[in-house]
Amino acid sequence: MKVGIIGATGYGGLELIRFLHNHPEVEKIDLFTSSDEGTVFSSRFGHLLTIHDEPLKKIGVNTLSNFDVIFTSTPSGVTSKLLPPLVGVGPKLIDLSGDYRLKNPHDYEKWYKKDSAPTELLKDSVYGLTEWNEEEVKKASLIANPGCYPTAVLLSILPFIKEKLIDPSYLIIDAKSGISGAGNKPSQATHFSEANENFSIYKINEHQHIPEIEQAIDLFAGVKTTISFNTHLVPMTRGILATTYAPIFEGVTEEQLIDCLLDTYKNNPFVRIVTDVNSIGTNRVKGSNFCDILVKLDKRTNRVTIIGVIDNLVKGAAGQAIQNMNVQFGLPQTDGLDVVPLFI
Ligand SMILES: NC(=O)C1=CN([C@@H]2O[C@H](COP(=O)(O)OP(=O)(O)OC[C@H]3O[C@@H](n4cnc5c(N)ncnc54)[C@H](OP(=O)(O)O)[C@@H]3O)[C@@H](O)[C@H]2O)C=CC1
Ligand SMILES: CC(=O)N[C@@H](CCC(=O)OP(=O)(O)O)C(=O)O
Repeated sequence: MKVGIIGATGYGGLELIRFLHNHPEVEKIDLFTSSDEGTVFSSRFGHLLTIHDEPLKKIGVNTLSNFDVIFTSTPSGVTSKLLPPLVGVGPKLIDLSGDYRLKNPHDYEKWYKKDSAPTELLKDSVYGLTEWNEEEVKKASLIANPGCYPTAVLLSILPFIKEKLIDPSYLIIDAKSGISGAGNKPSQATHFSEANENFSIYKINEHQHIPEIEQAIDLFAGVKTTISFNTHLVPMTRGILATTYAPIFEGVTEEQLIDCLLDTYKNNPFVRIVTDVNSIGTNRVKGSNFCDILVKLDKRTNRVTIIGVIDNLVKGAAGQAIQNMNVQFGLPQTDGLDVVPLFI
Protein backbone atom coordinates (compact mmCIF):
# COMPACT_ATOMS: atom_id res chain seq x y z
CA MET A 1 0.00 0.00 0.00
CA LYS A 2 1.06 3.55 -0.75
CA VAL A 3 0.36 5.97 2.10
CA GLY A 4 0.51 9.76 2.28
CA ILE A 5 0.64 11.77 5.50
CA ILE A 6 -0.32 15.44 5.61
CA GLY A 7 0.78 17.08 8.86
CA ALA A 8 3.68 14.64 9.17
CA THR A 9 5.75 17.12 11.17
CA GLY A 10 3.16 17.27 13.96
CA TYR A 11 2.80 14.92 16.93
CA GLY A 12 0.01 12.86 15.39
CA GLY A 13 1.94 12.65 12.11
CA LEU A 14 5.12 11.46 13.83
CA GLU A 15 3.17 8.69 15.53
CA LEU A 16 1.62 7.67 12.21
CA ILE A 17 5.13 7.28 10.78
CA ARG A 18 6.29 5.24 13.81
CA PHE A 19 3.51 2.67 13.42
CA LEU A 20 3.18 2.64 9.63
CA HIS A 21 6.91 1.96 9.33
CA ASN A 22 6.29 -1.44 10.96
CA HIS A 23 3.09 -2.16 9.06
CA PRO A 24 3.36 -5.37 6.99
CA GLU A 25 1.22 -4.07 4.09
CA VAL A 26 2.66 -0.55 3.76
CA GLU A 27 5.34 -0.32 1.04
CA LYS A 28 5.74 3.44 0.72
CA ILE A 29 5.11 6.42 3.01
CA ASP A 30 5.26 9.93 1.55
CA LEU A 31 5.27 12.91 3.87
CA PHE A 32 3.65 16.26 3.03
CA THR A 33 4.07 19.73 4.46
CA SER A 34 2.48 23.13 4.17
CA SER A 35 5.57 24.98 5.39
CA ASP A 36 8.81 23.05 4.92
CA GLU A 37 8.91 21.63 1.38
CA GLY A 38 12.19 19.97 0.37
CA THR A 39 13.62 19.52 3.87
CA VAL A 40 14.95 16.02 4.42
CA PHE A 41 12.70 14.62 7.13
CA SER A 42 15.43 12.99 9.24
CA SER A 43 17.44 16.22 9.27
CA ARG A 44 14.59 17.75 11.25
CA PHE A 45 13.61 14.65 13.23
CA GLY A 46 16.89 12.92 14.06
CA HIS A 47 15.21 9.85 15.57
CA LEU A 48 14.20 8.91 12.01
CA LEU A 49 17.77 8.95 10.63
CA THR A 50 18.13 6.03 8.16
CA ILE A 51 14.39 5.35 8.65
CA HIS A 52 12.96 8.27 6.69
CA ASP A 53 15.58 10.31 4.83
CA GLU A 54 13.34 11.62 2.04
CA PRO A 55 12.41 15.28 1.54
CA LEU A 56 9.03 16.63 2.60
CA LYS A 57 6.69 17.11 -0.36
CA LYS A 58 4.37 19.92 -1.28
CA ILE A 59 0.65 19.26 -0.83
CA GLY A 60 -1.05 19.04 -4.25
CA VAL A 61 -4.36 17.42 -5.21
CA ASN A 62 -2.93 15.79 -8.36
CA THR A 63 -0.08 14.05 -6.53
CA LEU A 64 -2.32 12.98 -3.66
CA SER A 65 -4.87 11.20 -5.84
CA ASN A 66 -2.34 8.39 -6.56
CA PHE A 67 -2.23 7.09 -2.99
CA ASP A 68 -4.19 4.18 -1.50
CA VAL A 69 -4.75 6.08 1.71
CA ILE A 70 -4.11 9.58 2.97
CA PHE A 71 -3.97 10.53 6.62
CA THR A 72 -4.52 14.18 7.49
CA SER A 73 -3.22 15.20 10.90
CA THR A 74 -3.65 18.95 10.70
CA PRO A 75 -5.13 21.67 12.92
CA SER A 76 -8.90 22.12 12.81
CA GLY A 77 -10.14 24.21 9.90
CA VAL A 78 -7.59 22.79 7.39
CA THR A 79 -9.20 19.61 6.02
CA SER A 80 -12.65 21.20 5.69
CA LYS A 81 -11.08 22.96 2.68
CA LEU A 82 -8.29 20.57 1.72
CA LEU A 83 -10.20 17.29 1.43
CA PRO A 84 -13.35 18.02 -0.65
CA PRO A 85 -11.51 17.77 -4.03
CA LEU A 86 -10.01 14.42 -2.94
CA VAL A 87 -13.22 12.68 -1.89
CA GLY A 88 -14.15 9.93 -4.32
CA VAL A 89 -11.09 10.34 -6.57
CA GLY A 90 -9.22 7.27 -5.27
CA PRO A 91 -7.50 7.30 -1.91
CA LYS A 92 -9.27 6.41 1.32
CA LEU A 93 -9.16 9.50 3.53
CA ILE A 94 -8.62 9.37 7.28
CA ASP A 95 -8.83 12.72 9.02
CA LEU A 96 -7.46 13.03 12.56
CA SER A 97 -8.82 16.55 13.05
CA GLY A 98 -12.29 17.48 14.25
CA ASP A 99 -13.44 18.84 10.88
CA TYR A 100 -15.68 15.90 9.85
CA ARG A 101 -16.82 14.56 13.21
CA LEU A 102 -19.88 16.70 13.98
CA LYS A 103 -22.81 16.02 11.66
CA ASN A 104 -24.45 19.38 12.23
CA PRO A 105 -22.36 22.18 10.66
CA HIS A 106 -23.77 24.69 13.18
CA ASP A 107 -22.37 22.59 16.04
CA TYR A 108 -18.90 22.74 14.45
CA GLU A 109 -19.15 26.49 13.95
CA LYS A 110 -20.33 27.00 17.52
CA TRP A 111 -17.75 24.80 19.28
CA TYR A 112 -14.71 25.21 16.97
CA LYS A 113 -15.50 28.81 15.99
CA LYS A 114 -14.53 28.10 12.37
CA ASP A 115 -16.35 27.51 9.09
CA SER A 116 -17.54 23.93 8.77
CA ALA A 117 -16.79 21.40 6.02
CA PRO A 118 -19.43 21.06 3.26
CA THR A 119 -22.66 19.61 4.71
CA GLU A 120 -22.88 16.75 2.16
CA LEU A 121 -19.42 15.51 3.18
CA LEU A 122 -20.31 15.73 6.86
CA LYS A 123 -23.25 13.44 6.04
CA ASP A 124 -21.03 10.91 4.22
CA SER A 125 -18.11 10.85 6.64
CA VAL A 126 -17.96 7.91 9.05
CA TYR A 127 -17.14 8.40 12.74
CA GLY A 128 -14.23 6.01 13.25
CA LEU A 129 -14.67 4.76 16.80
CA THR A 130 -13.50 1.38 15.53
CA GLU A 131 -14.90 -0.90 18.22
CA TRP A 132 -18.39 0.59 17.80
CA ASN A 133 -18.57 1.32 14.09
CA GLU A 134 -16.63 -1.44 12.32
CA GLU A 135 -19.23 -2.18 9.64
CA GLU A 136 -19.50 1.49 8.60
CA VAL A 137 -15.72 1.95 8.74
CA LYS A 138 -15.30 -0.97 6.30
CA LYS A 139 -17.32 0.91 3.65
CA ALA A 140 -16.09 4.43 4.40
CA SER A 141 -14.17 6.57 1.95
CA LEU A 142 -13.80 9.44 4.45
CA ILE A 143 -13.23 8.64 8.10
CA ALA A 144 -13.51 11.20 10.88
CA ASN A 145 -11.13 9.79 13.45
CA PRO A 146 -12.49 10.46 16.96
CA GLY A 147 -10.99 13.03 19.30
CA CYS A 148 -8.64 11.88 22.04
CA TYR A 149 -10.90 12.58 25.03
CA PRO A 150 -14.03 11.17 23.30
CA THR A 151 -12.16 7.91 22.60
CA ALA A 152 -11.32 7.35 26.29
CA VAL A 153 -14.76 8.46 27.47
CA LEU A 154 -16.94 6.68 24.91
CA LEU A 155 -15.17 3.32 25.01
CA SER A 156 -15.58 3.28 28.80
CA ILE A 157 -19.21 4.44 29.15
CA LEU A 158 -21.06 3.29 25.99
CA PRO A 159 -21.47 -0.36 27.08
CA PHE A 160 -23.31 0.67 30.28
CA ILE A 161 -25.56 3.18 28.51
CA LYS A 162 -26.43 0.73 25.74
CA GLU A 163 -27.24 -2.04 28.22
CA LYS A 164 -29.22 0.37 30.45
CA LEU A 165 -27.08 -0.20 33.53
CA ILE A 166 -26.38 3.49 34.25
CA ASP A 167 -28.63 6.52 34.05
CA PRO A 168 -27.32 8.63 31.14
CA SER A 169 -29.16 11.76 32.30
CA TYR A 170 -26.55 12.54 34.94
CA LEU A 171 -23.14 11.91 33.45
CA ILE A 172 -20.28 13.83 35.05
CA ILE A 173 -16.99 13.36 33.22
CA ASP A 174 -13.68 14.55 34.58
CA ALA A 175 -10.78 14.10 32.16
CA LYS A 176 -7.04 14.76 32.37
CA SER A 177 -4.50 14.92 29.56
CA GLY A 178 -0.77 15.11 29.03
CA ILE A 179 0.56 18.15 27.21
CA SER A 180 1.19 16.51 23.82
CA GLY A 181 -2.61 16.63 23.43
CA ALA A 182 -2.18 20.31 22.58
CA GLY A 183 0.07 19.57 19.57
CA ASN A 184 3.55 20.84 18.72
CA LYS A 185 2.81 24.54 18.48
CA PRO A 186 4.25 26.31 21.54
CA SER A 187 1.83 28.34 23.69
CA GLN A 188 1.73 30.03 27.07
CA ALA A 189 -0.29 27.18 28.60
CA THR A 190 2.16 24.52 27.45
CA HIS A 191 5.35 26.46 28.21
CA PHE A 192 7.49 24.22 30.47
CA SER A 193 7.96 26.76 33.24
CA GLU A 194 4.21 27.34 33.47
CA ALA A 195 2.93 23.81 32.86
CA ASN A 196 5.48 21.96 34.98
CA GLU A 197 4.46 21.56 38.65
CA ASN A 198 1.01 22.80 37.71
CA PHE A 199 -2.29 20.96 37.40
CA SER A 200 -4.93 23.11 35.74
CA ILE A 201 -8.44 23.00 34.35
CA TYR A 202 -9.13 24.57 30.96
CA LYS A 203 -12.02 25.33 28.56
CA ILE A 204 -14.42 24.98 31.53
CA ASN A 205 -17.82 23.75 30.23
CA GLU A 206 -16.79 24.82 26.72
CA HIS A 207 -14.66 21.99 25.41
CA GLN A 208 -15.24 21.16 21.72
CA HIS A 209 -15.47 17.45 22.57
CA ILE A 210 -18.77 17.93 24.47
CA PRO A 211 -20.98 17.83 21.31
CA GLU A 212 -18.86 14.98 19.88
CA ILE A 213 -19.44 12.79 22.95
CA GLU A 214 -23.17 13.63 23.06
CA GLN A 215 -23.54 12.88 19.35
CA ALA A 216 -21.81 9.50 19.72
CA ILE A 217 -23.94 8.49 22.74
CA ASP A 218 -26.99 9.08 20.54
CA LEU A 219 -25.45 7.28 17.53
CA PHE A 220 -24.24 4.16 19.34
CA ALA A 221 -26.60 3.86 22.33
CA GLY A 222 -29.67 5.65 20.98
CA VAL A 223 -29.82 8.09 23.89
CA LYS A 224 -30.05 11.87 23.67
CA THR A 225 -28.44 13.46 26.68
CA THR A 226 -26.35 16.38 27.86
CA ILE A 227 -23.14 15.80 29.78
CA SER A 228 -20.97 17.70 32.23
CA PHE A 229 -17.44 17.38 30.85
CA ASN A 230 -14.25 19.08 31.93
CA THR A 231 -10.62 18.75 30.99
CA HIS A 232 -7.37 19.22 32.89
CA LEU A 233 -3.76 19.59 31.87
CA VAL A 234 -1.29 17.32 33.68
CA PRO A 235 2.47 18.02 33.59
CA MET A 236 3.36 14.84 31.68
CA THR A 237 3.88 14.29 27.97
CA ARG A 238 1.36 11.58 27.05
CA GLY A 239 -1.80 10.00 28.30
CA ILE A 240 -5.45 10.60 29.11
CA LEU A 241 -7.32 9.36 32.13
CA ALA A 242 -11.06 10.06 32.00
CA THR A 243 -13.27 9.43 35.04
CA THR A 244 -17.05 9.31 34.68
CA TYR A 245 -19.48 9.36 37.58
CA ALA A 246 -23.04 8.14 36.96
CA PRO A 247 -26.00 6.80 38.95
CA ILE A 248 -26.78 3.13 38.43
CA PHE A 249 -30.27 1.86 37.75
CA GLU A 250 -31.74 0.06 40.78
CA GLY A 251 -30.35 -3.37 41.56
CA VAL A 252 -27.34 -3.23 39.24
CA THR A 253 -24.31 -5.02 40.71
CA GLU A 254 -20.58 -4.55 40.14
CA GLU A 255 -20.44 -8.06 38.70
CA GLN A 256 -23.04 -7.11 36.08
CA LEU A 257 -21.03 -4.02 35.16
CA ILE A 258 -17.79 -5.97 34.72
CA ASP A 259 -19.55 -8.72 32.74
CA CYS A 260 -21.05 -6.06 30.47
CA LEU A 261 -17.57 -4.74 29.65
CA LEU A 262 -16.10 -8.21 29.15
CA ASP A 263 -18.96 -9.19 26.88
CA THR A 264 -18.95 -5.98 24.83
CA TYR A 265 -15.24 -6.11 24.12
CA LYS A 266 -14.64 -9.86 23.96
CA ASN A 267 -13.48 -9.73 20.32
CA ASN A 268 -11.60 -6.44 20.49
CA PRO A 269 -7.82 -6.71 20.78
CA PHE A 270 -7.20 -3.17 21.98
CA VAL A 271 -9.67 -2.85 24.85
CA ARG A 272 -8.57 -4.33 28.17
CA ILE A 273 -10.82 -4.66 31.19
CA VAL A 274 -8.84 -4.03 34.35
CA THR A 275 -10.14 -5.29 37.70
CA ASP A 276 -7.17 -4.52 39.94
CA VAL A 277 -7.59 -0.90 41.09
CA ASN A 278 -3.82 -0.55 41.45
CA SER A 279 -3.24 -1.50 37.82
CA ILE A 280 -4.78 1.36 35.92
CA GLY A 281 -2.84 4.42 34.82
CA THR A 282 -1.43 6.18 31.83
CA ASN A 283 1.92 4.35 32.04
CA ARG A 284 0.10 1.03 31.48
CA VAL A 285 -0.90 2.10 27.95
CA LYS A 286 1.88 4.54 27.02
CA GLY A 287 3.04 4.20 23.41
CA SER A 288 0.39 1.56 22.67
CA ASN A 289 -3.04 1.37 21.09
CA PHE A 290 -4.70 -0.03 24.21
CA CYS A 291 -7.65 1.49 26.00
CA ASP A 292 -7.81 0.20 29.59
CA ILE A 293 -11.16 0.37 31.39
CA LEU A 294 -11.99 -0.07 35.06
CA VAL A 295 -15.40 0.14 36.71
CA LYS A 296 -16.15 0.35 40.44
CA LEU A 297 -19.57 0.54 42.08
CA ASP A 298 -19.94 2.82 45.08
CA LYS A 299 -22.71 1.02 47.00
CA ARG A 300 -22.97 3.88 49.52
CA THR A 301 -24.07 6.39 46.86
CA ASN A 302 -25.43 4.01 44.20
CA ARG A 303 -23.12 5.70 41.76
CA VAL A 304 -20.52 4.13 39.57
CA THR A 305 -16.99 5.32 38.88
CA ILE A 306 -15.81 4.46 35.36
CA ILE A 307 -12.22 5.01 34.26
CA GLY A 308 -10.92 4.97 30.68
CA VAL A 309 -7.21 5.33 29.95
CA ILE A 310 -5.44 5.78 26.62
CA ASP A 311 -2.31 7.23 25.07
CA ASN A 312 -3.76 10.37 23.44
CA LEU A 313 -1.34 10.15 20.50
CA VAL A 314 -1.96 6.45 19.83
CA LYS A 315 -5.47 5.12 20.61
CA GLY A 316 -6.53 8.79 20.78
CA ALA A 317 -5.09 9.63 17.33
CA ALA A 318 -2.58 7.76 15.09
CA GLY A 319 -3.17 4.24 16.44
CA GLN A 320 -6.94 4.37 16.06
CA ALA A 321 -6.49 5.93 12.60
CA ILE A 322 -4.34 2.96 11.51
CA GLN A 323 -6.80 0.54 13.14
CA ASN A 324 -9.47 2.14 10.95
CA MET A 325 -7.26 1.82 7.87
CA ASN A 326 -6.82 -1.90 8.66
CA VAL A 327 -10.59 -2.36 8.87
CA GLN A 328 -11.14 -0.44 5.60
CA PHE A 329 -8.64 -2.66 3.78
CA GLY A 330 -9.83 -5.94 5.33
CA LEU A 331 -6.60 -6.43 7.30
CA PRO A 332 -6.26 -7.69 10.89
CA GLN A 333 -6.91 -4.73 13.22
CA THR A 334 -3.57 -5.34 14.93
CA ASP A 335 -1.42 -4.96 11.79
CA GLY A 336 1.35 -2.46 12.57
CA LEU A 337 -0.06 -1.83 16.05
CA ASP A 338 1.02 -4.89 17.97
CA VAL A 339 3.35 -3.20 20.46
CA VAL A 340 3.90 -3.53 24.19
CA PRO A 341 3.31 -0.31 26.23
CA LEU A 342 6.40 1.57 27.39
CA PHE A 343 5.48 1.52 31.14
CA ILE A 344 8.62 3.33 32.34
N1 LIG B 1 -2.26 15.71 19.86
C1 LIG B 1 -3.24 14.85 20.17
O1 LIG B 1 -3.18 14.14 21.19
C2 LIG B 1 -4.43 14.70 19.29
C3 LIG B 1 -4.65 15.55 18.22
N2 LIG B 1 -5.80 15.39 17.47
C4 LIG B 1 -6.06 16.28 16.36
O2 LIG B 1 -5.23 15.88 15.27
C5 LIG B 1 -4.77 17.00 14.54
C6 LIG B 1 -3.24 17.05 14.57
O3 LIG B 1 -2.82 17.15 15.92
P1 LIG B 1 -1.30 17.30 16.33
O4 LIG B 1 -0.48 16.36 15.55
O5 LIG B 1 -1.26 17.25 17.80
O6 LIG B 1 -1.01 18.78 15.83
P2 LIG B 1 0.38 19.50 15.61
O7 LIG B 1 0.12 20.92 15.86
O8 LIG B 1 1.43 18.81 16.40
O9 LIG B 1 0.71 19.27 14.06
C7 LIG B 1 -0.11 19.70 13.04
C8 LIG B 1 0.66 19.73 11.75
O10 LIG B 1 -0.22 20.21 10.74
C9 LIG B 1 0.53 20.88 9.72
N3 LIG B 1 -0.24 22.05 9.29
C10 LIG B 1 -0.43 23.22 9.94
N4 LIG B 1 -1.17 24.08 9.20
C11 LIG B 1 -1.43 23.43 8.03
C12 LIG B 1 -2.14 23.78 6.85
N5 LIG B 1 -2.73 24.98 6.73
N6 LIG B 1 -2.21 22.87 5.84
C13 LIG B 1 -1.61 21.67 5.95
N7 LIG B 1 -0.92 21.28 7.05
C14 LIG B 1 -0.84 22.15 8.07
C15 LIG B 1 1.85 21.32 10.36
O11 LIG B 1 2.89 20.76 9.58
P3 LIG B 1 3.56 21.57 8.37
O12 LIG B 1 3.86 22.95 8.89
O13 LIG B 1 4.77 20.76 8.08
O14 LIG B 1 2.55 21.56 7.27
C16 LIG B 1 1.84 20.70 11.75
O15 LIG B 1 3.05 20.05 12.07
C17 LIG B 1 -5.41 18.23 15.20
O16 LIG B 1 -6.59 18.55 14.54
C18 LIG B 1 -5.71 17.74 16.61
O17 LIG B 1 -6.74 18.45 17.20
C19 LIG B 1 -6.67 14.38 17.66
C20 LIG B 1 -6.49 13.51 18.68
C21 LIG B 1 -5.38 13.61 19.60
C1 LIG C 1 -4.20 18.95 26.13
C2 LIG C 1 -5.00 19.58 25.03
O1 LIG C 1 -4.96 20.78 24.80
N1 LIG C 1 -5.74 18.76 24.30
C3 LIG C 1 -6.53 19.23 23.21
C4 LIG C 1 -6.99 18.01 22.48
C5 LIG C 1 -7.91 18.42 21.42
C6 LIG C 1 -7.96 17.78 20.16
O2 LIG C 1 -7.20 16.95 19.81
O3 LIG C 1 -9.00 18.26 19.55
P1 LIG C 1 -9.69 18.13 18.15
O4 LIG C 1 -9.14 16.94 17.49
O5 LIG C 1 -11.11 18.00 18.48
O6 LIG C 1 -9.40 19.40 17.43
C7 LIG C 1 -7.74 20.08 23.68
O7 LIG C 1 -8.19 19.88 24.80
O8 LIG C 1 -8.23 20.90 22.89
